[in-house]
Amino acid sequence: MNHVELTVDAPAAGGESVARTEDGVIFVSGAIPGERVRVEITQTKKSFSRGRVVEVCEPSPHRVPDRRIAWGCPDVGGVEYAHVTVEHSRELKRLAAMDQFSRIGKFDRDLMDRLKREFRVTPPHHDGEEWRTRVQLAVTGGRIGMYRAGSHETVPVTHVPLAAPAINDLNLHQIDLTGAERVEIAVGDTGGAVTVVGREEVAHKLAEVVPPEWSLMSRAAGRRNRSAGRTTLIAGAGRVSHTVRGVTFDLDAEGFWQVHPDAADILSRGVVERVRGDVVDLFCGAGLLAIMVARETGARVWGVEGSSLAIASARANAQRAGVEATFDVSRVEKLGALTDADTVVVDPPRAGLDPAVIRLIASSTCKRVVYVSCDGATFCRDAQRLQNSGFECRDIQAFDLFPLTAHVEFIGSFDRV
Ligand SMILES: C[S@@+](CC[C@H](N)C(=O)[O-])C[C@H]1O[C@@H](n2cnc3c(N)ncnc32)[C@H](O)[C@@H]1O
Repeated sequence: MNHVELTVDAPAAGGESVARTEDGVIFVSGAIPGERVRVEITQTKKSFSRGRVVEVCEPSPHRVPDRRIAWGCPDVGGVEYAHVTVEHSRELKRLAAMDQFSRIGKFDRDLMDRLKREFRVTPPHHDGEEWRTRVQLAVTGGRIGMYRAGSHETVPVTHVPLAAPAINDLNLHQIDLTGAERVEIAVGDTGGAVTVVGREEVAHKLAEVVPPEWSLMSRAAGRRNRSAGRTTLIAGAGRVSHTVRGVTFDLDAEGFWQVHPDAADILSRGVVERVRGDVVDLFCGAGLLAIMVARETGARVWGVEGSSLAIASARANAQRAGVEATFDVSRVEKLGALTDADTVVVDPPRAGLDPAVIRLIASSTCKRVVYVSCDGATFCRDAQRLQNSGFECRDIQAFDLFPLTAHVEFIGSFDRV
């Protein structure tokens, strides 16, 4: 393998650092901008290369011992800032986001100047390394495992990095899971749920380790459509619940909920602060944003979501919260038109908004869009499309709801001009 010594210049989205050398651009993993490092080149493409640090020659003052070593899983991916102080990881995420705003978002100078002064990646209320309430673990050689960094190869783990303590307390690494493809875990405010994807008899082996107030479920491998009703309940009701500012959300344990324990509170506050008048909530899941908006602003709300299980939960959650809200099942991009509203809230999956959704918003009566996003690149792409469709970006805030990983959660508001 080819090795080079270089100084890394700037953070890139995805947790790598960029080094500009005579031989072109190299994206380096495991480095911190400003450091002099020796890098093993792992991939060479036409316009750039990729590499990983094999030796740190001049370390950054922000470097800490790689946390994955203490966790016993030095190779796993998904903890891109394992070697950086958490404070500095937020500064690197801020710089990487600013780069995306100007390169992909193409925001005008005034907004970029304002973002340069104001934009921060804000910590959650309860900071720490044990925040992940939802995990999907691969099974490799009969043992729970995770992807090796930069690869699709799985490696067994005895500790699930960044997971909530209740997940590691299950000690799943001690169980032979031969016959399962993966294990999915969701932790609620009280209790949680474990789903074994694979042969049902493997799930029964977990009956002794899963606490009595938790649910245990089995789903055949290969059946990816979760709303097809193929999950077998072995114990419990298959539900988890989360309480946000006094409102309890009860949902199907396999359905979507925010991963960081503070995320539902932080994001719903951010949305409540930004909406004006009546609201359409697209990609509404179990109703978090729509219900908190209806309850705290008195707005009329209409939520749309592709999963019928999530919509059933949203309707029941709204009724329990005592708010009036309409919820419909539909793929958002298939809607013919949006109901009249002043604000459209969107919280799409990582892939962002289909161009048909941007057209739908542009042809609606809404004056404001509040965009919640867990992916900076698609957020910036869609911000540019919204700008081209008559909207102007007013503000962007980011929250470190995936600490020590390369991910950031954004909320932006856009007004029709
Ligand atoms: C990021 S989650 C947001 C959920 C909700 N806002 C919350 O905070 O709990 C995205 C949601 O979009 C739904 N979804 C994904 N693609 C969709 C589509 N094309 N049309 C409608 N809903 C979709 C998923 O089922 C998921 O519930």
